[in-house]
Amino acid sequence: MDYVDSCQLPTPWAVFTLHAFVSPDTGKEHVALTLGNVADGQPVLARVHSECLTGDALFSQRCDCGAQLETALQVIAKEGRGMLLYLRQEGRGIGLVNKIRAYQLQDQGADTVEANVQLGFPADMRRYDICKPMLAHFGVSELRLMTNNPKKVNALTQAGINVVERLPLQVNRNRYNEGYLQTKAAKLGHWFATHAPVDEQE
Ligand SMILES: Nc1nc2c(ncn2[C@@H]2O[C@H](COP(=O)(O)OP(=O)(O)OP(=O)(O)O)[C@@H](O)[C@H]2O)c(=O)[nH]1
Ligand SMILES: [Zn+2]
Repeated sequence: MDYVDSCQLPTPWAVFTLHAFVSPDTGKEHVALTLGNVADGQPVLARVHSECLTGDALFSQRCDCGAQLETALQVIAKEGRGMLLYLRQEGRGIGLVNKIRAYQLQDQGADTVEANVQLGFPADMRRYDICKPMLAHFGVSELRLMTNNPKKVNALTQAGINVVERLPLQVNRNRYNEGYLQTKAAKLGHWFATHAPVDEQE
C-alpha cells in the first residue's frame, strides 16, 4: 500500500485530514480520515468502512451504510480523535455493477447472501489485510472499532491489528432495510440488539 498525499477535509462535524493511498496490487485508491493525534500510542477510535456508493452517496435506504458513515464521523468528531478507513471494496468486494445485479435479484425475493451466491460470488469477498499498512503509516496498532460485524473483527485480528474494544454502530434501521439487517444477523453473524427500534420515518 503506497501513501501518496494528504489534505484538509472540512466536514459538518470537524476538519479531518484526508490521506490518499494506492494499492500497487490492485490499483485501487483508498483513503483514510484522521482527527487529532492518532500516533500517541493510545488505542484509536476507528471505523473501517467499505465503499457503498448507493448508501454513502445516493441516500439509499436499502442498507445502513450511509448512516453508519455519518455517525462514525460524528462520534470521532465528538471524541476529537480517531480515524476512518474508507476501503474501495464496493458491494462486499463484488463491485458496483454486480451489487446492482444482486439488488435486482433481491427485488425478486432473494436475500443479500442468496443474491451473491446466485451470481457466483461468495457472500463476502472483502479483504482487510490492506488496513495493516495504512495503520502502520500512522503508527497505529490498537483500535477501538465501531462495527457490528464479527468477521471484520476476526479478519483485522488475523491481519495483525489489535482490536482492543468493539463498539456497536446501530443506526438507520428502517422498513426498507429490515430484511437486510435480519439476514446480516442470521447468515453473516452480525451482532444486533434485538430490541433496536424500527425508524418508521419515510
Ligand atoms: N453484495 C452486496 N453488498 C452489499 C449489499 N448491501 C450492502 N453491501 C455492501 O456491504 C458493504 C457494507 O460494509 P460495512 O459498512 O463495512 O458493513 P458490515 O461489514 O456489514 O459491518 P458493520 O461494520 O457492522 O457496518 C459495502 O461494501 C456495501 O456496498 C448487498 O445487498 N449485496
Ligand atoms: Zn450500503
